[in-house]
Amino acid sequence: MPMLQDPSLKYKKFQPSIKLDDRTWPSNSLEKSPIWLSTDLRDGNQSLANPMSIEAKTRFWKMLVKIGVKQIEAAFPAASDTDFNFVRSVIETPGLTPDDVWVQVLTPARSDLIKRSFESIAGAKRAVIHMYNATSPLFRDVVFRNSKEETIKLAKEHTELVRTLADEYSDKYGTIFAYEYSPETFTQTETQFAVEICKVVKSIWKPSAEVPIIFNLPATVEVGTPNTYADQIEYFCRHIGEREKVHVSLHPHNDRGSGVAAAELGQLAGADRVEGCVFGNGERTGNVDLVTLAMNLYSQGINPGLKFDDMLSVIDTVSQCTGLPVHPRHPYAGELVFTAFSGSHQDAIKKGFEAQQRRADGGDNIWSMPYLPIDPADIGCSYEAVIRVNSQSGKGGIAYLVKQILGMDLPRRMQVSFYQVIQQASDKTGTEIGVDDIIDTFKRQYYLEEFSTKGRLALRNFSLEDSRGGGESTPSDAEYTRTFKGRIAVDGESRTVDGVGNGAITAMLDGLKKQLGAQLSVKSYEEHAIGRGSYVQAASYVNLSDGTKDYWGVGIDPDAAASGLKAVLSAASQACQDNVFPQVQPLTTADAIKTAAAGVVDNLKGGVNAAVNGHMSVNEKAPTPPPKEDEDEKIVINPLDLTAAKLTCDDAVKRILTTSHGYKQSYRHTDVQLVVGWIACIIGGGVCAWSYTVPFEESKEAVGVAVSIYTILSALLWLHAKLVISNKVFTGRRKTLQGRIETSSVQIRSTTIPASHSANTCPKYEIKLSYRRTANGGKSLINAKKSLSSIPYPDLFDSAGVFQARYFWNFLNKSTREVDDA
Ligand SMILES: CC(=O)SCCNC(=O)CCNC(=O)[C@H](O)C(C)(C)COP(=O)(O)OP(=O)(O)OC[C@H]1O[C@@H](n2cnc3c(N)ncnc32)[C@H](O)[C@@H]1OP(=O)(O)O
Ligand SMILES: CC(C)C(=O)C(=O)O
Repeated sequence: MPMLQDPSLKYKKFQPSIKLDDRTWPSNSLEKSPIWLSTDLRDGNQSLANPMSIEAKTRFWKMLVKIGVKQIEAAFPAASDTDFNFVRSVIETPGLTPDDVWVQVLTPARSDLIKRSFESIAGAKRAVIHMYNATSPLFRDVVFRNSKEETIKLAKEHTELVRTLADEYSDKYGTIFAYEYSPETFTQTETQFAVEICKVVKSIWKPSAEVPIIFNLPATVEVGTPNTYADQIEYFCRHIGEREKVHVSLHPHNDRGSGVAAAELGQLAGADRVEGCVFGNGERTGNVDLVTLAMNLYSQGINPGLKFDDMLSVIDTVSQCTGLPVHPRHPYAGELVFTAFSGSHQDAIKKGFEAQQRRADGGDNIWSMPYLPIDPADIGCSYEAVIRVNSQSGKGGIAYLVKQILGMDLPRRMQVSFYQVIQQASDKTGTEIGVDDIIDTFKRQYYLEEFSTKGRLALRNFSLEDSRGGGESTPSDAEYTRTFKGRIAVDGESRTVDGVGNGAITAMLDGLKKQLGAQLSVKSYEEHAIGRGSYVQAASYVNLSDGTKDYWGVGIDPDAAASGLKAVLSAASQACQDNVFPQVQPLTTADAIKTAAAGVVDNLKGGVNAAVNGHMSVNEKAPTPPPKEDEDEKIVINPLDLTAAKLTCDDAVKRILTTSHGYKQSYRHTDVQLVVGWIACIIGGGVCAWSYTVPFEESKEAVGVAVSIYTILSALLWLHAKLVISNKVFTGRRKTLQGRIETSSVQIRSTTIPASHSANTCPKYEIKLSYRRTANGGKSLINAKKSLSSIPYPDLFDSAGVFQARYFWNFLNKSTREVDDA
C-alpha cells in the first residue's frame, strides 16, 4: 500500500489534554542525576524473541550492580517460573544483592498475580512492588470496557491488596517496601484523570517522606513531541499533592526516536527518577537508553552516579545476554562514535589534541575538543580508534597517526607529500587503510627502522671535523667550515665519501655531488626531540631539490648530526629512484638481488664491526618511543648479572603489555599459590600450636596428619610452580571492538640462553609467546599462534648497565606483531 498523500485522513495529531501556558520547565537546567531504575530484566527481557535464561539474567544483574544501579526491576515474576526463580535467586544468593539495592517486581492489577509477586520477593531486604493498569480512553474503551470510575476502583482495590500484603510480609521478613504505581499509557490518558487516580492510590498507600510512593508516568507509546510530555509531567508534579512523599518517575519509550529528549525534558519538569534500559533495549523501538542519559550528564560535568569506565565490557555483557548488537553509531558506545575518517574532522581533532596537551601542561584539564564531546579515554576507549584513514581523509589525520605512534611531528609541507602517497593507495583500494599499513608505508617510504638498509643510500659511519679559520677569535659564519668523511652504502656497496660545507648536511651533499654526481640542494630542514631523559632522540626532516622536483627525507638518531645526515640520505635515496645521480645506475633485477644479499651481509658485518669496535654503525637502530613511564625511569643494573637483566626484562614485558597494549594481567597462578601456601601454613602452624597444649599421646595423631598435609601441599606448590607457572612471566587478556567484541589472550614465558655467561655465546633474553584471538564470547577462534624470539642482552643494556627500554619496547612490539597479524 502506498503512503498516503494526505496522512490526516488516517492519523490524528496528538493533542495533550492540558494547556500549561505558565510552564516553568523551559527555564530549568539539569543539575543532578536522577534516581535510576533499570528495567532491562523486565521490559528489556519481555521484548526479546528469546527471553534471558537465569544465567544470563544473573550476569546482567551483576553488571547492573557493578555500574551502580540501585533500583533494578528484576522480573514480572508471575509470568513464568524462570522469572519467579530468578527473583528468588537474587534474594537468596549471598552477595548478589547489596543491602542498598532495591529489588523491584512488576505485576498487573490482578489479585492472583499480585499474590504470586509477593511470594517471589519473600525475604528481600528492600523491595519495590510495581503495579500497573492502563488508564487511557483507548484502553478503557477497547481493552477493558471500563468507565473512569471502574478504572479507579481497579487501582484502588488492588492497591489495598498490595498494602495488606506489604504489611504482612514486612512483619514476617522485616522487608522495607516501596510501592510504585503506573497509570499505564499515561501520555494518552487525560492528565487530570491520571492525577485523580494517583491521588486515590496515594491515599490508600499512605506514603512517608522516608520511603516515598513512586508514581511512574510512562510514555508507553511515544505519541507526541517531548515538550508535550514535559508539560504533562509539570502539571502532574504541581497537582499530585504531598510532593515530598512522592517520587515522580519517567518511563519513556522511543517510538518517535525522542526518548532521551523526553526523559531530559521530563526531569526539567520536575521528575525525580528515570526508568530505562542499557543501550535502549525494550518493547518495539525500546525504552529510553540509560547510557546516553548518564553520559549526557557526565559530558556536562555532572556525576551521573553510574560508572561506564569499562564501556567495552558493558557492551559485551549486554549484547551477549540480549543477543542484540550495539549500533556502530550508538551515542558514546558505538564502534565509530569517536572516529573521524574525513580530512577536516581529523585536522581539527589533531590540532585539538595538541592544544589540549598544552593546556593540560599549564594545569587546565577542561576538555575542549573539536568533534569529540567527551574524552574517549574516560570510558576505556583508546585514541587509536579516533582517527581512521580512507579516501576522505586528509593530511592532518595521517600526520596525527604518525605522531601518535612514532612520535614524529611532520612539517606541514611534508604532511602534504606523505598524504599523497597514502591517498593514492587508498584511492586504489577504495577501502580504509589501517594504522599499521600507514606506519609501514611511512617507514618504507623514508627508510626507517626495519627498512633502514633498504634505501639505495645508507649511512655506515662518519666523522665531522670543524675548521674555524680566524685563529683565537670566534669565527664568523663565512669562516666556519665542516668536513664530512664517511662510508656510505650505495646499493649495498660501501663507498668512501667526503665533502666540505658550512654544516654537516651541506658537507655531505658536497660529497654526494663529488662522488655520486648528485646535484641536490636543501630547501628546508627541521628537527625536534623524541622522548625525554636518557631516551631522547633527534628526528630530522629534510626537503631536498634537484632543481625540478622535491624529495623529503627523515632520519632518527640519538645524535642530532647523524639524524640530519640520515634524513639527507633518505631523501637522496628517493632521488636515486628517479636517476638523478649519474654514477648510481638504476637497479636491474640481478642488482636488486645482489643489493638484498649485500644488505644481509652488511647487517652481519655491522654486527661483527660492532663487536670489534664496541659500537654499532649509525644506521642500524632507529627504535620508536617506549611508553612514557619507561622514559621517566632509568633502570641501571650490573651488566654482568644475568638474573637482574632477566628480571628487568620480565618487568618491562608486564609494564608494556598492560600499558601500551591494554592487556589486563591475570594473577590466577599467584592467587592459587597464595591460597595453598596459606592453607599449608595455617594447618601446620595451628596443629603445632595446639599440640603444645595437650599431652603428646593425645596430639601425636593429629600432628602426624598435619605434617603429612603440610608436606603434600608444599609438594603441590612446588609442582605447580615447576609445571604450570614454569617460566611464565605474563598472562593477560584484552578486549577490542572491531565491529564485534574480540578477546585476545597472550601468555609469555621467558628464559636466558645460555643460562650463564659463556666464552663463545652472547647471552640472550628469549621469549615464547602464545596468542589467541577469539570472538563470540570465545566461541569463534580468529587467530592462534606461537612464536619464539630472542634478543642479546648487550643490545638491551649499555656498558654502564642502563636498560635500553626503547630497544626492548621495539623488540616486544615486533614479537607481538608477528603473532597478532589477523
Ligand atoms: C506496558 C507493559 O509492558 S506491561 C507488562 C507487559 N508484560 C507482560 O505481559 C509479560 C508477562 N505477561 C504474562 O505472562 C501474561 O500476559 C500474564 C501472566 C500476565 C497474563 O496472562 P493471561 O491471563 O493469559 O492473559 P493475557 O496475557 O491474554 O492478558 C490479557 C487478559 O488480561 C486482562 N487484563 C489485563 N490487565 C488486567 C488487569 N489489570 N486486571 C484484570 N484483567 C486484566 C485483559 O483484559 C485480558 O483479559 P481477557 O482475556 O478476559 O480479555
Ligand atoms: C508497566 C509500564 C510501566 C510499562 O512498561 C509501560 O507503560 O511501558
